[in-house]
Amino acid sequence: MKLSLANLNELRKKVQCLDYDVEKLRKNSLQDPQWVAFGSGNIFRGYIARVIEDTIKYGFDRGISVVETFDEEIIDKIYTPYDNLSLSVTLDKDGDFSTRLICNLAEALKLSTDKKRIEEIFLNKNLKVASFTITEKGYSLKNGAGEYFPNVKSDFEKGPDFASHLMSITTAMLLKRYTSSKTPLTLLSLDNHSKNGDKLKSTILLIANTWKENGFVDADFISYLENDIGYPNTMIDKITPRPADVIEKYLNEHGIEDIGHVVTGKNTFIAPYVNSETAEYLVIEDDFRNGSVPLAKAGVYVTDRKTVDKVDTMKLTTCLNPLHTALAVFGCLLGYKSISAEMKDEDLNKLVTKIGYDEGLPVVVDPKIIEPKAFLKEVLEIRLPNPYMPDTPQRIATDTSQKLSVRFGETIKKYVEKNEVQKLDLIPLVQAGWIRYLLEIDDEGNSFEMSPDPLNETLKEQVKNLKIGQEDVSSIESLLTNSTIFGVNLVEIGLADKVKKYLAQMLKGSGSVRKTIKAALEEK
Ligand SMILES: NC(=O)c1ccc[n+]([C@@H]2O[C@H](COP(=O)([O-])OP(=O)(O)OC[C@H]3O[C@@H](n4cnc5c(N)ncnc54)[C@H](O)[C@@H]3O)[C@@H](O)[C@H]2O)c1
Ligand SMILES: O=P(O)(O)OC[C@@H](O)[C@@H](O)[C@H](O)[C@H](O)CO
Repeated sequence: MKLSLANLNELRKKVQCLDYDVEKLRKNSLQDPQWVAFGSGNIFRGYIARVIEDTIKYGFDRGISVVETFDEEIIDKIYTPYDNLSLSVTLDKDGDFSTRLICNLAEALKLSTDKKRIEEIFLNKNLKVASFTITEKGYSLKNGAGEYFPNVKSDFEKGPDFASHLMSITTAMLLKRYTSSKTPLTLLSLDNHSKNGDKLKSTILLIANTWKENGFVDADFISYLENDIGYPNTMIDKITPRPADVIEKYLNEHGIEDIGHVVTGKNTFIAPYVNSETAEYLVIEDDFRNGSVPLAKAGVYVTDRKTVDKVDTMKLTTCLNPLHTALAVFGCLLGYKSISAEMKDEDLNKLVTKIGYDEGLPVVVDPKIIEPKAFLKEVLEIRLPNPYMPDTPQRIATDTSQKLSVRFGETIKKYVEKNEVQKLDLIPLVQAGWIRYLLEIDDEGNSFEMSPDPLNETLKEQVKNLKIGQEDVSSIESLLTNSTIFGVNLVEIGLADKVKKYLAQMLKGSGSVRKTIKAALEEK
């Protein structure tokens, strides 16, 4: 059976789904859109869409208008042919899989062809939320050298009517809304940035202020953005790997056909189904400006800003994502293709356990709504070792240059504040591991291809003088001063020598990455 609206009744007999009138909900959503979502990738299809669909039980009778501005192939290959239906398969640690059919994606729009419709949605006074699941780099206006991207420069000069970067497009849409009705709105960032709402707000305001200087907008528009638009901070957590063939086979065995994954030209790995773990945490600051959606009833923590920031610090900067990045970098270097297999490796398991308990946890403030030690224990003992999760170090290594500053930089800053930065050993080991990874040669001397990263070419240039078998690492001094990448200037704060020491050890020859990890763990 194909995944299509024509088969809805049959599909409903095979998998879990909410009992509601899909046609009516979609029709209402097209006439009166209340939630627009930018970014149509895996976490959105598998998690966010499901949570919003769950709110239907509590009175939110709208679906979602999905907009893709970056990788439109996703819409052509994964949305349109399947009537915008999505299958979310969760995989628990004992191998119990559960499948939910998600039907609330009312329309799937592409910037290139649907700009008028996107404008229309922003003009709707009842629009409550515009959400973003667009990866960390989706918010970046500058390249690694700190210069504005050419399209951003052009957006600044040509103004709102010619906006091309998603952040400028969003600002331009807000201008339309301001001009037509001045109705408030909530912009909800659901990406892995620390204080992601603040980041979104400052980016939108930077664009708007530049437009003001260039005569495209007035001061009242800036006040509107500051006072009438909400930018809640959020924390989102549900490990969602790329689609795996084993899940496709599982669904085929349950009678659902023709759901193969694609890898788009822009390197998005996506399928009509999404596979993810059962654990999930979504925490949102209560700052909804044009009416709220009953998210709390659907299991979302809706709370104050301080609590969100504490939970976010716990997950993103200490108890989950730094461990992920450590496993990503060393997994690629040690030839691993699976996170759960890495957790069976005594050295890597010990490494992430010590990063979590010894270097991360001591600087975490308890957010109260989720207990940090219990969260870390669940990550280390249940979530990462889950043998049914098809997660890979290669996925997590994607865009590492954009993530290091948040995942390690925030913790380092806390140690700097306490004047205790020399207590850190394993975080510098991971930073050295990442630089070693940039050589694209694994610990056995075989070449491998780095995961995509917007800075790959610049970074390759910066490590071009490093050679396996040669312990001179002086050429990376300037990279270590880059606080955009590391969150801090490692030379200034006194961690650079440790990173260089580990890197030199890792460059000795075959097997020296493993030896360096073992030696660092023994010293700790
Ligand atoms: N996958 C997870 O486990 C997970 C868990 C928690 C949070 N997140 C957050 O969600 C983000 C997306 O993860 P995913 O697994 O859905 O990734 P994905 O690759 O499946 O989808 C990424 C989406 O972002 C869009 N995008 C990428 N670069 C963009 C750009 N420069 N401008 C505009 N849009 C852009 C893509 O077109 C696509 O719609 C992550 O980067 C992270 O911040 C992911
Ligand atoms: O999604 P990214 O690219 O920011 O990071 C890769 C993973 O660390 C991340 O997706 C985790 O799986 C997620 O943050 C868990 O909630």
